[in-house]
Amino acid sequence: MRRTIDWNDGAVLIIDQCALPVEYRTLRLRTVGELIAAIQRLAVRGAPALGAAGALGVALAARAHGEDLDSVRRDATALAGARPTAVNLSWGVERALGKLAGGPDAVLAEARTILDEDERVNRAASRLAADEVLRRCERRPLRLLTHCNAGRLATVSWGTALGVVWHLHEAGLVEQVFADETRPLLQGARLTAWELAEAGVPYRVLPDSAAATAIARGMVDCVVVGADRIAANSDTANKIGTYPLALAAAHHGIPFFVVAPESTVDESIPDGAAIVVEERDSAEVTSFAGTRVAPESARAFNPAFDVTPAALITAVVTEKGVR
Ligand SMILES: CSC[C@H]1O[C@H](OP(=O)(O)O)[C@H](O)[C@@H]1O
Repeated sequence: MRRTIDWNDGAVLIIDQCALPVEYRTLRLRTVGELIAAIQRLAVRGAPALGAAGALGVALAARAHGEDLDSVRRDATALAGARPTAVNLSWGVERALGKLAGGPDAVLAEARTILDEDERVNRAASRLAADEVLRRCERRPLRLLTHCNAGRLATVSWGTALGVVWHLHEAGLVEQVFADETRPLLQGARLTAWELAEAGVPYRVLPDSAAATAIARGMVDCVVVGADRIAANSDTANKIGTYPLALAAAHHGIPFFVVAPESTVDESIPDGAAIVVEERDSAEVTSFAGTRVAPESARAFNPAFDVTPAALITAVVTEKGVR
């Protein structure tokens, strides 16, 4: 299955990202409830993939409720609220809801359009970002560092930050990718590493806390990350741990790039202060692979994202170009 998420015979089909890298399996989600649960446990995740999930979820609701539009809208509201930070989820829901008057087929057609658009948009944004990396980094081949997973698994297909790697790797311009493991859910160690291995790109996984040292030792030419919500002034919400990366990159004078589709830009908010950051359960921090690693009494501070000020970002690149 090349697409991370798709529509198949009346159901939403996803790659189960909770099972990777140990097992590659797909899940068929037949109801909005099943889809919301999959979103909340990150079986499907990543801003562009969530945009598609939101639209496909409205298609499920429209087929289930028919002319009972209040029930469709109730399901749509629950979908949009499944995870608050990535603007794409509500963006996908709203795009699909906009076709509700045309009936279930019109809603599904809009969701399918989002699926078809995504790869083209990601290829374009990551191509422009790769050109910007080449313009700003002298060394060849390049050593890139990334955080979390912004590859094909975070999108319908291709990827955003990792899309830059694919373009550069195809041209023989990647020496190595450093993939932050990205605690606590390890999207980097589990998903980015899986994608890099699948693509045959040389890579090393590192603890998030080692990234600044890799940068300080001159091991990294640039940092490239994805995004979940970009404010009008280009302050950017992304996986927790992105902000300290940007601080280290700025301190050591290496470029820091954010790559995202325009659908991740939220022009309705002036700056990052307005971005709602999802707080997740303490157990994600106090346990590891189902084993407790902290005392029973331990509580955790577990924000799923942080906000990087635009001043620390060398360039935010979308399919429209450098913001
Ligand atoms: C290309 S968007 C990827 C973006 O989403 C991830 O968050 P999560 O794994 O919680 O969905 C992370 O912030 C990535 O940069």
